[in-house]
Amino acid sequence: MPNPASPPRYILDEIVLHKKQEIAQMQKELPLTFLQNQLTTAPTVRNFLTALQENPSQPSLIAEVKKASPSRGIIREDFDAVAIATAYERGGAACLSVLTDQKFFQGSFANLRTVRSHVELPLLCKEFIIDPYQIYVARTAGADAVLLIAAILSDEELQAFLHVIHDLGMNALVEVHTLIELDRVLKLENLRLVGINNRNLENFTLDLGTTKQLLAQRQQQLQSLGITVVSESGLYTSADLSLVAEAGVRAVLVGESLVKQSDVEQAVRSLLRHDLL
Ligand SMILES: O=P(O)(O)OC[C@@H](O)[C@@H](O)c1c[nH]c2ccccc12
Repeated sequence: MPNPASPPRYILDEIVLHKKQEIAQMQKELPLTFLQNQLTTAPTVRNFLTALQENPSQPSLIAEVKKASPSRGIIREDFDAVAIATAYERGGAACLSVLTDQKFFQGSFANLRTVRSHVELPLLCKEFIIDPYQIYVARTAGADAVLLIAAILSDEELQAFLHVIHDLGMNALVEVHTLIELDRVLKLENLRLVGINNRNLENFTLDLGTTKQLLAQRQQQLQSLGITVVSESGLYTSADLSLVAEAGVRAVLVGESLVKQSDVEQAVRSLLRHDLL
């Protein structure tokens, strides 16, 4: 029996449905051939993956520029994408993630562009990618990496989109939430970076145990394939970071707990415990 309190896939389906209309509209305004012509003048690609591997002594931080979410509503009223991004950079983040979905997260490609022109760190485009067209939009706006969510893509789409991302010189962060999804993505060719989302995108429940459980079952395989693992969502304290680092992740993706603090730079330092050094 479906649980009426958490209708399965409801939000994800709604996001994907809306995304299709959005893409159709964007393609009218900015045809793919136009974007392809712009590639030569797009900002140079920075290496997202190597930035995550630089400091082996602690998990690297991907700090997320996030104004709102369907589960939390508005996270920060006086939201200034550039102020937050530059504070993340000063605080010691390795990379940034910029939400570009407008309707559900109040993000934008304009934010991605302006963040690109104000920080040096590699940038992840945090989007619900369902069409390769969006990958070109991300690259021309200055993305260095793109998120692919296994829950909304077929195996064939994942493989094809991964190729497009790599052909454009970027990295793909392939996100999973279940062992079934992890096993699907482990079959992909050229997989380098996997994200384990602690949040269930269908009903928004959070469980840090997700990272632990999936790694306990597939750590060896991930390691032998040389795949870098990122734990995503619901991480608030340096104790949370230690927990997922012990489980075997190389990096963490954190949004809400940093964005909502009045001193974002200090929040990054204390999350990374740089304030104690
Ligand atoms: O704000 P949090 O709980 O620290 O989470 C950040 C990030 O993991 C989350 O925004 C996220 C992870 N995967 C996603 C996919 C789509 C939209 C958002 C997300």
